Amino acid sequence: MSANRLLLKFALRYPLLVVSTVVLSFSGALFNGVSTALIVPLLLGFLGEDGVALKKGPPILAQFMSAFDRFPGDWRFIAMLGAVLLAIILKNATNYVSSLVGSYLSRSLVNGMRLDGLQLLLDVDLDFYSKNKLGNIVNLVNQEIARTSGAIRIAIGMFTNVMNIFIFIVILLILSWQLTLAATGLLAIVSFSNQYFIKRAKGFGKILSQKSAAYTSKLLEILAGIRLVKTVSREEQEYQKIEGYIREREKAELQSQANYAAISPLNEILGILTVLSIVLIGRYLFADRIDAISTIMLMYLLTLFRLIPFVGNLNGARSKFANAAPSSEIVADFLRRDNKPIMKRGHLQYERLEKGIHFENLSFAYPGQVDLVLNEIDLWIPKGKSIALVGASGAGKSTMADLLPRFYDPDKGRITLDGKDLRDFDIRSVHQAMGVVSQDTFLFNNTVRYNISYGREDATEEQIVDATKRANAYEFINQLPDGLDTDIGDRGVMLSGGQRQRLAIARALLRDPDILILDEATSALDTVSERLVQQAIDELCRERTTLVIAHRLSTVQKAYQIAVMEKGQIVELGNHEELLKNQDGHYARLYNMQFSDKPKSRIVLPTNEALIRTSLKASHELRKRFSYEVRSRLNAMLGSLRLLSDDLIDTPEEQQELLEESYESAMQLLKMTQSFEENAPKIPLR
Ligand SMILES: Nc1ncnc2c1ncn2[C@@H]1O[C@H](COP(=O)(O)OP(=O)(O)OP(=O)(O)O)[C@@H](O)[C@H]1O
Repeated sequence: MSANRLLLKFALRYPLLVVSTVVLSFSGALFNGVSTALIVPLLLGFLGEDGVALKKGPPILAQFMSAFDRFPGDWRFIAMLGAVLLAIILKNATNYVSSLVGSYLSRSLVNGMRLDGLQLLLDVDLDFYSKNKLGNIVNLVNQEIARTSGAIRIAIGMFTNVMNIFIFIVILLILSWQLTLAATGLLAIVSFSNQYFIKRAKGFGKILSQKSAAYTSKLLEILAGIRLVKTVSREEQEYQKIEGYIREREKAELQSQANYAAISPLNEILGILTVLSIVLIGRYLFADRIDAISTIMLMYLLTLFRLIPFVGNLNGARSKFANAAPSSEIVADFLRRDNKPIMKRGHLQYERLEKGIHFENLSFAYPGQVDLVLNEIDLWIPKGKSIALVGASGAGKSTMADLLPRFYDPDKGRITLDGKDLRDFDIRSVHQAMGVVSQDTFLFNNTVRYNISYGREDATEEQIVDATKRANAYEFINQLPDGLDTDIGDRGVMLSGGQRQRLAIARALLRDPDILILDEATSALDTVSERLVQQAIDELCRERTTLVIAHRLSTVQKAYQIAVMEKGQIVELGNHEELLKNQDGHYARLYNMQFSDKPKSRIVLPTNEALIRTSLKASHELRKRFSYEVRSRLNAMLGSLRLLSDDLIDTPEEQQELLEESYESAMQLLKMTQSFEENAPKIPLR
């Protein structure tokens, strides 16, 4: 869709506003022309001329002027004055209403575009987001659509200008078609000479769009990765990059403005040259009857003088329009649906799973890629059971989990729910019955309550509290300053990883999904959090049809079946015991690898005295870090002990393991303290 077709498509949504703009612009131009045409006869009447010269002029003009003949004596002058004043008042009134209607129309068009853009962003497949930078999308919806709105306003202004030029040319034609022919030719040369600036304006507009997109993208990227930027001390470099983008954008803006500013003086000079040329041509054309024609020439020149600024404005507006046109083209391309991945929706309403989910001989490659990420997958998940996906990184586990909510469609094979193809369902009804809890839990910058009840806004206080209890989140929420009504900051920055996950689990519990997808990532958590999250996960999975992506084999032993994936294929399937029986199998290998790699102690402390001494003698900062290290490890140890004392550990083996860890940690802490005491006198007091 070209930019013009885009504007037309949106304009047709508001026919009344468009017609009003056209009628008002035309009326304003007409009143403007009439008031201008009447000024010369009025002045001549005021000076005592009887208008004979005008009556010798063109017949239409003579007829028009004779309309005032019915007024006797001075009343003729008063009637003409009244007509001029009325025309001026009507012109200004229509211009005022016209500008209001015009700006309402342009705002309506922009809002229409924004809403269409928003709808598109919600409808488009996830693949669109993996191929487009978030910054570019934000820039499009904000900056480019705003600049397109500028283009619409300019287009409306250009239309009003064209109307005025049209009316003035008609008046000029009535006065003298020969002069008008010459004037039109000269004004066409003026317009043509503007072409150079218009072309440049378009080029600057394109650069401006590119720089603006680059700037927004970079800014969003830095803000999203602010922790990384700080931890690797890249503030200075990032600042310089952003500064570079700001400067480049500023330069493009300046060049744009310089280009636009050159248009007005150029037009004025060319306009004056045009008027002088007209006078010369007029004198040559009417050399034989110069006296009779002088009044007509006067009217002609006055009308021409009034016309020239409209031509100048039109040229300026064309340049501005050309500058904003690249934005309209970008927006037109953005709003196209035919060049974006948007899946067709089925009509079946999903209610409840009766039998199970089947991945049937499914193969999949990411859009635009040749290599299959999933190859001939066949997996049956019976209703109410948990199936775990395990395997090396890149094996295709997350991709499998992304196909179930239909973020992508398979290239071959299908997914069925109770035998019915997932593609035949109204996907929204499936999503409503589906819960996803993943490693990178997304939380809104809002209260705990808002985040838990997101998607279940009708939930009662009792239901929310119950969900928090079952998710092991009740206690920590109670300790927050405002409990459920505490603001948790951007993406939940004020909470720990484990707390964020438990909120996500509470949210899923409250939604009570029929099908659950779990990117079960507890490995990044400390022992206490891991236990608490694991308990919450177990509660969430109970009697639910669940697809779990397991990162730690210790957490999937209870799964109904475990599918071991390798290079996009399921290479082994069975429960924990069955799979372990084959010691040469993939699962046994993975299992042995994980458990033999497991450090003897989760709490490793520096025991080397030399290291401790160096730390103590080092800077204040280092010592602070050292003491933090001791405290955090002590906390973890206390956590393990608390789990033991609260009887939260299921198997005797694990109880023994935790006990040993705690003992070892205590011993190390003891050694550290001794070493600290020996070196303490050497620490300078602050
Ligand atoms: N959006 C994408 N576009 C193209 N290729 C992708 C995309 N997402 C993942 N891949 C590729 O698909 C393959 C499988 O990735 P996937 O994330 O499913 O693996 P995984 O088993 O979940 O790995 P991990 O355990 O590390 O999360 C990888 O080779 C990855 O590079």
